[in-house]
Amino acid sequence: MTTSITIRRPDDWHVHLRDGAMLAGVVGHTARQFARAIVMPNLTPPVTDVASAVAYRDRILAAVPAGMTFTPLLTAYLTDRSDPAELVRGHAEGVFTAAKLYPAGATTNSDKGVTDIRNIDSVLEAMAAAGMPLCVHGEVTHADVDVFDREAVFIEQVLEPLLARIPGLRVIFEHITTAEAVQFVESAGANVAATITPQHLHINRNAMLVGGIRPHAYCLPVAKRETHRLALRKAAVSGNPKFFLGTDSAPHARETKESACGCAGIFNAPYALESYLVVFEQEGAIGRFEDFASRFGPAFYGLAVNEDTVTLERVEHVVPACISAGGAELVPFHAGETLGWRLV
Ligand SMILES: NC(=O)N[C@@H](CC(=O)O)C(=O)O
Ligand SMILES: [Zn+2]
Ligand SMILES: [Zn+2]
Repeated sequence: MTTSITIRRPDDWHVHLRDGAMLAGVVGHTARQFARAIVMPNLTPPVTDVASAVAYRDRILAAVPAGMTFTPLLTAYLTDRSDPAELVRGHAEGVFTAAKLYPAGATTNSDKGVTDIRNIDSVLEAMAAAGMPLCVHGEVTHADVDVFDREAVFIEQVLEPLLARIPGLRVIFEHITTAEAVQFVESAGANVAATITPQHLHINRNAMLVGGIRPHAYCLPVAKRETHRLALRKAAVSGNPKFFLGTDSAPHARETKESACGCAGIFNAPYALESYLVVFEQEGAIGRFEDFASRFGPAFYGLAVNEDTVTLERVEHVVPACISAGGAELVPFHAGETLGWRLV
């Protein structure tokens, strides 16, 4: 039986590091596991221009605990009024690795997002011409679309037409949750990829709703039926380079999740690699873990792989019920559960 595994140091291609005290409390968890991360721009106010991105990058770097090396890769929050020249300049200057599409109202801090994708066609055309990738929260927001159908409907109503209009655009369909998204990404061109979170590989919607409502299993896009989880697991371990690691670690203070109107987001950063590795082992695919965690993401983003390595050992350990960060209490993914792997 394999007792340890050493792989090139992975990167996280979708994470929320927040700001201020919360940033200081969570960034070390990500930096311990990952060399680089695509950092989401959904702050208040959102990161929409080069100057605010440079300032945010400086705050992130200042918050990284001493002795850790970590490179934040910033993204620009798209709005109806995004300026194509500003985004392309930010990309050329190495400030913006990508731009992020939040359909307005889809998720946490998305109210300044895009109300109709057609409003930003000129921005997306400029991005395609510059080779700047688009990260997508892929859900429609119309009140008449069921929350469990919002991703599948987004493919039909937004993503397919977008790629027909701008075929050269590089798109990362982030945190996919459905068999439809897997199928769409598999059949799309090489310019389309997807990230998959640990939670969507581990839980289906029962985890959230059976035996009582469990706010710490609630994130967006919401976990779907078991058939979708199985399709995601198959895609993640398939060795298809279009599917790679993106945790979507999204910390919210405990009381804001344990609430009559609880926030969406799962804080999985502290044990993300362990969580993914459990899935790869269960699927008999440990040999493909490094590709998913450390190679396919950089390849899609056109970046070099990391040269250093990390080692995970087979040791059972219990995930803490609670982790404090910046004065807040965070309930991590897998809280109270035993994981069979541990990052050394
Ligand atoms: N995933 C989530 O449920 N929440 C994210 C936003 C997002 O990625 O959609 C957050 O910022 O809290
Ligand atoms: Zn999202
Ligand atoms: Zn996210």
